[in-house]
Amino acid sequence: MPPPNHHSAPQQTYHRVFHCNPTMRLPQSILHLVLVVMFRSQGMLCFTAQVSKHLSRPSSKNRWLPNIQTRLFSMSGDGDNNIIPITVLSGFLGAGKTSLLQHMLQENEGKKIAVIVNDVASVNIDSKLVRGQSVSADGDESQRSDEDATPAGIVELQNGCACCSISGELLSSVSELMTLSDLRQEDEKFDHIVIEMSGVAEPRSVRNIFQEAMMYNMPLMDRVRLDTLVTVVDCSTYMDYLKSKRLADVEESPELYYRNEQERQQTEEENDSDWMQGSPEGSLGGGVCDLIVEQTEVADVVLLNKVDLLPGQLSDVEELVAALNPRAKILTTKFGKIDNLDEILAYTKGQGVAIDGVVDDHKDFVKAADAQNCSDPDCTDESHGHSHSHSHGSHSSDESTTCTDPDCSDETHSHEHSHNHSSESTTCTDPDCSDDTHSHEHSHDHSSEKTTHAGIGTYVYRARRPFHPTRLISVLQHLPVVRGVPKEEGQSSTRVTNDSDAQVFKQVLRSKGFTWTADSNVKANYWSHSGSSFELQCLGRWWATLPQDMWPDEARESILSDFDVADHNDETATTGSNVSVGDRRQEIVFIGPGIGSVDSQTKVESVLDSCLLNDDEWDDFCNKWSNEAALMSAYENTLNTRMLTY
Ligand SMILES: Nc1nc2c(ncn2[C@@H]2O[C@H](COP(=O)(O)OP(=O)(O)OP(=O)(O)O)[C@@H](O)[C@H]2O)c(=O)[nH]1
Repeated sequence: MPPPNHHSAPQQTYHRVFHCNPTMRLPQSILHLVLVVMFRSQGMLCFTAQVSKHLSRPSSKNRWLPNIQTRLFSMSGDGDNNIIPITVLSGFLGAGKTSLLQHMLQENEGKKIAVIVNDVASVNIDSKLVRGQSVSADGDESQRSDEDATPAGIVELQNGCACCSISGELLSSVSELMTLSDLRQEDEKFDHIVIEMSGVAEPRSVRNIFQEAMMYNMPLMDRVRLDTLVTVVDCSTYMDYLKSKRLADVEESPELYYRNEQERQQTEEENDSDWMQGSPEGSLGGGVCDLIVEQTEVADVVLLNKVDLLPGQLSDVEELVAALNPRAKILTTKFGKIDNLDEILAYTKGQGVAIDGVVDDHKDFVKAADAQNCSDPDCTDESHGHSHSHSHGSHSSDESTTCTDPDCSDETHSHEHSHNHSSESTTCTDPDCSDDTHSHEHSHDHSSEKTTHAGIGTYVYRARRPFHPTRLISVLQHLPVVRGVPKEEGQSSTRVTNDSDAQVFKQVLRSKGFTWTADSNVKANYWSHSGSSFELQCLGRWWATLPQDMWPDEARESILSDFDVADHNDETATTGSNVSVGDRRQEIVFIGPGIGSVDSQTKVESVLDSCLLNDDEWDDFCNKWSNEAALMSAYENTLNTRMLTY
């Protein structure tokens, strides 16, 4: 697979790429430390992601820290003209970010746009282009007389990535622009800031930088807001890159790291610079696919650029992008020429993904996927999800509709005990129920099944029992991943046997979501797989393990929506007839070609079901319910788990 467009000339035009390492970012580590210390002092461990979720989503249901709250409210909406909205342009190398920026400056519609241009290379070619300079291959610069396309203000950020190694400089660059603006006449002050990130930047990290700045009450955040995250996608290479197992490795793919041979040699000589030290031996830790998936997922607007070079059907790319990010607005362009700048400048009015967190990204995704469920009662299209679910015990607002009408005479509703009437499974939580047609083990909802015309489908697997780690690993080995899943075989008794069904996982391009593994009854994990990499991240504790008076008031409703029963009590959870598990759950989204078909979903479901603890194991697990050490030794988990700091 050649690198995109003009960068493909072998040995001559290299670009530097690395997968950004969030641990390199100092403020975040400090935040992490503060939170861990804070919660340890109250007898709690690793809780950061749950906290950050509520720090980072104040505008909807989770209004926890009033200072951030007030700021976000004061910044949102059209009302405050003094707040300058920031648009961030992300997108893989060569996708067309600079072309878009040049177009925006050219067609500025009278807007005073200031820009920050980040380039990981030591020579910031993009900023020179944006300044209106032409740059020849040998590095000579000559000034173009293109006054209209010159930005109102420009700051160059080079020699590192602004989302990690030089992240501190991102905010100081914004500050610098604000100072510049202050020095200008009233009618010349900036009204927009656009940041062009390097092609290897992870937008989540950029979002974190601004959220942290807000949390630390940086005065700068009274004057600017991160508003719209735009990802530019090169349509002509997108599908190939997503399937690529390519690792961003400097030895194997120098063209992904350097613009040319001279730059490669120069950088190798200066290789003691910090930003290259992100991971060992110059391998920068991730696949190209992971980066492209993240850039797509964390966007308010996805710009499908280079439609003129598209080898296949535009609808295929559109549908894949929509499957990865159902919330984003999708635009198509050539050379970044969008018709209306308002589609990306201050587009979200402060209500976009910039105020979300990782957990919210997931929840919103699941909600959007569920919303795709067809609600037409007369529809006979089998590829649509037509499930309806009623649950009198589950308080999951996203998953089910609860019948609360005491006069309801609809026989399909149960008014005696809790059922989930989704199309392919019936879940009952009544311990006394003896109806064999009901499932009494866990709950699945097929309401989010959907296959697009390009064959990209999504499926949300749900269950309320933990996975046996060894069996889970034997299934994960069927994902098309080359990183993150241990290779060991495990004992045959603990392996999943239906290998042919497990082949379905080879189709999965992306999977992600909450997962509960039997080695812990406390740890909430986040399953994240994209393309060729798999990772388990620790989000913190399940809310059920904390007394309710420690939950943030504003988040109570949202937390309870993930509970199996509202009156869950962890102390008595597995005693007597009370077998509720709180918010512990499997809620994993699968995306890939063919995944929307009933056949694929049945296979995914049955294979993952076989990884759940069986009845004997579950009894054993319940006996060890509050004994983490015993669970850890009984259900050893060899998957590496990284602490998710946001
Ligand atoms: N054919 C075609 N070429 C395009 C289009 N958009 C951009 N290009 C070309 O693709 C190349 C890369 O575009 P840039 O705008 O520099 O891409 P970028 O995302 O800023 O690239 P990096 O700075 O390397 O991350 C340039 O030669 C552009 O002229 C398009 O829609 N069609």
